[in-house]
Amino acid sequence: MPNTAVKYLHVVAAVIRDAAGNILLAQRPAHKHQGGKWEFPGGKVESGEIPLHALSRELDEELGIQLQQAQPLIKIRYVYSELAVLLDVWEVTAFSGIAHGREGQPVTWFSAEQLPALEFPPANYPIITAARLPVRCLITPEPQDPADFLQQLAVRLQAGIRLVVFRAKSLAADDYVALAGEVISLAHGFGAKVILNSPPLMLAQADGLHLTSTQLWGEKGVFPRREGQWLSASCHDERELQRAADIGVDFAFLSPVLPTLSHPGAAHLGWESFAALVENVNFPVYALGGMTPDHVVNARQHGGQGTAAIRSVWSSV
Ligand SMILES: Nc1nc2c([nH]c(=O)n2[C@@H]2O[C@H](COP(=O)(O)OP(=O)(O)OP(=O)(O)O)[C@@H](O)[C@H]2O)c(=O)[nH]1
Ligand SMILES: [Mg+2]
Repeated sequence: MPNTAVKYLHVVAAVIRDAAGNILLAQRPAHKHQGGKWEFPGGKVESGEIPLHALSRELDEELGIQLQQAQPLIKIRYVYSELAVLLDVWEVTAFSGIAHGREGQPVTWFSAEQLPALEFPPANYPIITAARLPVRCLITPEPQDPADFLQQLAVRLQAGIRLVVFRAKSLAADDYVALAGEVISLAHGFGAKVILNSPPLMLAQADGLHLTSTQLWGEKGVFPRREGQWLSASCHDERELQRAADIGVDFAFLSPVLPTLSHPGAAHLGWESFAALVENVNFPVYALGGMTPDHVVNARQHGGQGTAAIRSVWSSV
C-alpha cells in the first residue's frame, strides 16, 4: 500500500516494442541514480505537465523518437533510501523515427524473455513481469475428456491466447500432472505460458504456480515454486491483495469485476473499485468475472494488465 506520508517523484517510463515484439532499453549513465543499470526510457514529469506529454517529451529528448500512441501498462510506487518514485509505465504501440541514445547512453532491443537476466533498478521487477504478460489470459474449464480438452485448447492457442491457467479441480493428482505435461508442451509450441493451479507436485516445465484466495493464507514460503517460475493468486478484495503483496506474488487476478453467468445476482466490484484496488498494488492485476474480449480496453483504462476469462474465451472462438 502506498505510504501517504511519503512524497513520490512522478516518473514516466516506456515499454517500447518493435514489430517483432522486442523491447527497447537504455543503460543509465554511471553517475546517475541507479547508474549502469538497464531502464525503460523516460524521466521526471515536470510541474503542470500531463503524464502522456511528459512521456512524449522524454522519448524525444532521450531517443529522438516521436510518440504516436501509448496506453497505460502499470504504476509502481517504490521507496529508495535516497528518494521515492511513482513509476508510471506506458506501453508504446506506435512511434516514428529511429531510436538512438541522444544523450550518449547505450540503447538496445531485447526480446521479452531476455529481460529477467538483465540488471534493473529494484523498482523495475514488476514492469518486467507486466512486459512479459499478455493482455488476455485463459483460465481453463474443468476438463472432461483429455483428448477433446487438448483439441479445444489448441484452438484457443491458435487464436492467440498466450497465457493459460490450467485449472482442474476434479482430477486426481496423477491425472492432473499427466494432463498438465501435455498442456504445457502444447502451449509452449505456440510460445504460450502455463500456470498450474496448485497441484501437489509442481512441474519443472511449468511457467508458474497459481494460488486460490484460500491458499494465499497458507504458511509463507512453502509454495512449491522454482526459481524463474511465477507465483499468481486469486484475490477478491484489498485484504487479499495485501496478503498477495506480502507473500511476493508476481501478479494477481481480481474478481468479480462484473456480474457473471454462474453467479448473476452476486455482488461485483465494478470498474471504479477495480481501479482503486489496483492503484494500491505494485504488481500486474487481471480483471476477472464477466469478461468478454472487448473488456480488454476497460481493464487497461482502469490500471489492469488485461482480462482473464473462462467461459467467454472457451466458447467464443
Ligand atoms: N527512466 C527511468 N527511471 C527509472 C526507472 N526505474 C527507476 O527506478 N527509475 C528512477 O526514476 C528516477 C527518474 O528517472 P530519470 O533519471 O530518467 O529522470 P530524467 O530523465 O528526468 O533525468 P534528469 O534528472 O537527468 O533530468 C530515477 O531516480 C531513476 O532511478 C526506469 O525504468 N526508467
Ligand atoms: Mg531519464
